[in-house]
Amino acid sequence: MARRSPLPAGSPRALRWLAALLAVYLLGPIVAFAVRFALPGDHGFSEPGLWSAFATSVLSATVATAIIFALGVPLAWWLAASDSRISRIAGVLVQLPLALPPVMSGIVLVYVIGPYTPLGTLFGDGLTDSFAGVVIAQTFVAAPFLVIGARSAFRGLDPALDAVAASLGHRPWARFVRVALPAAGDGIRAALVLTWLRALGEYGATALIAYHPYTLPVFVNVQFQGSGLPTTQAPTALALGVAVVAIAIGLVPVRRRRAPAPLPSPREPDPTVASTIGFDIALRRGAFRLSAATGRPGRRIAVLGPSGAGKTLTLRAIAGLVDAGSNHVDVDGHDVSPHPAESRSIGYVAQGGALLPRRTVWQQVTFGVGADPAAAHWWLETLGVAELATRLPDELSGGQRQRVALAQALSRAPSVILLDEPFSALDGPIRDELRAEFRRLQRDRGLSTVVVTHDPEEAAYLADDVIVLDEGRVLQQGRVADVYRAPVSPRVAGLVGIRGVNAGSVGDDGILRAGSSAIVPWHDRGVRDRVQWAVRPEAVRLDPDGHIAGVVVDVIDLGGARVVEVRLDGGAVVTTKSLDAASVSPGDACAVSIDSAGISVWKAPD
Ligand SMILES: Nc1ncnc2c1ncn2[C@@H]1O[C@H](COP(=O)(O)OP(=O)(O)OP(=O)(O)O)[C@@H](O)[C@H]1O
Repeated sequence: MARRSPLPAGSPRALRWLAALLAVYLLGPIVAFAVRFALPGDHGFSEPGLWSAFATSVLSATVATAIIFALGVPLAWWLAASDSRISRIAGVLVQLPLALPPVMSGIVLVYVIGPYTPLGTLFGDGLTDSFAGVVIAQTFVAAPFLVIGARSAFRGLDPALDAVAASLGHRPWARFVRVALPAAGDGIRAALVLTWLRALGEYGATALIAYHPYTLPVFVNVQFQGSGLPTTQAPTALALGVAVVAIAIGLVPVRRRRAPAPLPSPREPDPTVASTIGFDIALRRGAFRLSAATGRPGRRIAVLGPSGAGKTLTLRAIAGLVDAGSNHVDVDGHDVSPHPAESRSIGYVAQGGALLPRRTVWQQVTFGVGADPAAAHWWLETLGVAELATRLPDELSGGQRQRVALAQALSRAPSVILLDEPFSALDGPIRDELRAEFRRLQRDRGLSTVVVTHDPEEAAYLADDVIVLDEGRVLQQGRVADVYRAPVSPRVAGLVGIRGVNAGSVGDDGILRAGSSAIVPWHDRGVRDRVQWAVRPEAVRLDPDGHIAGVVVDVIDLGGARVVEVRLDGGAVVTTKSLDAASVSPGDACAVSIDSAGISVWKAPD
């Protein structure tokens, strides 16, 4: 399959010329050498010491690369994962050997392993002028290539992968080996090739601390000084050949698909009795403070709020994926807070359905610790994705990914499942279909869920209780119907989907007025004087006998229903949505009636 470039096809002509110039500059000398090498003559292949220098270089570079891999990958992981001051300083320091001319790297190494140093004496001066010295020099000079490359590869990983793997029961070491390493594999492999080549070509530091045994670069220098250019052709050709092979090995694509294993017969898992979940979270992230709690434990909870409200942080804290702050989580009356994410039995479906790269759908759904393969197959079938079992994540649509992520979490039969904006990336019809399917699963399978969303309709669809969150604080919580019916503030009203807050007043006669319009009687609700109010579209009706006069501002025809925006006498704007809205046009005079049951009134801010 042809690789698609993220860049536009047509690039400016000047860029192409500049690119060509550098390419010619880089390739020119190699071509010139190849032409000279192709001519007949003595290239120096029979020079004594050539093959032993070649063997020393290949072997020492391989040993150095193995050492760098074993120590450098954990270092790169730490540098990528930690945000501490120490790790930032360390991140700069490990690059120093790159900046230092190699011969000076040799000089600083002499102070550690040279004769008369404690280490040098301990090893009987065997760390210089020896194979060990060659490896030490190469390791020092080449290590930054691996550390910097691997650190970038780790930093590029989706943090949700680690979170999902933890919620699937994998401990930190298993997550590092089974998730982070393979996911960063391409970047690490490329960095390893560079590292090996850098070690192979190392001259300055080696010449200073380990002139013997000869490596290929030292041998070339000796040949050049002793017998001139011609006999340096053989070692140069060897080094070039090896470099080409190493780069080619680095480019060979890793086999991405495993042969599909025969799937076990699907077996329906026993339906569970929905667990209850309650939480009380308080934490800080930079300048952001989060405080979110359930009033009482529930079985189907929605956390509703705008972008940046702290919804994802809340979910991650419930799952045990956030280590700071106080975090009390209670499942079925048991406090699970002391347990790490991997032993909380809380499933986590990340935003966008984070799936493990390079693993087939079947490998995804059986990845959880203790996942039941027969149940996994049943979930794949139930969610309509069983025929995709051999596909890889990048061969799935958004809806399919979401279903697979759900099947992955469900195959472990967790007590509670947390879903972060589960359907937000999907378009209308698929979102509606999946939402309906998920609601059916909640009902039929007794699933306990905490769903994060910014869509009030979705919250109502998938939850009995809602927590309305904004800027890290709970604005209101309770039964969905209660919160939606009586939002405690205009802000909550906006978040639960009630649009258009108007200014008004409630006089001693108990009538809610907006300018010159008397809206509805508002006797006994405890609000007086200056107020703010809003009304749900369902409670507003275009009604020739209505007592509130206004002018049509806008008409939106939705095919079936029509949304009509009306400016009432006195300036308040209300919206009506109904199937039978009379045929009206913007600018028409009209009359409306309003059902007080659909009105919310709040004291105006001072
Ligand atoms: N590691 C962090 N350091 C500093 N601030 C953070 C960190 N993680 C999150 N935040 C901040 O915490 C706030 C809440 O983030 P969170 O991801 O929970 O929002 P959200 O409600 O899920 O938003 P969205 O709907 O856009 O996903 C944001 O203002 C974010 O910038």
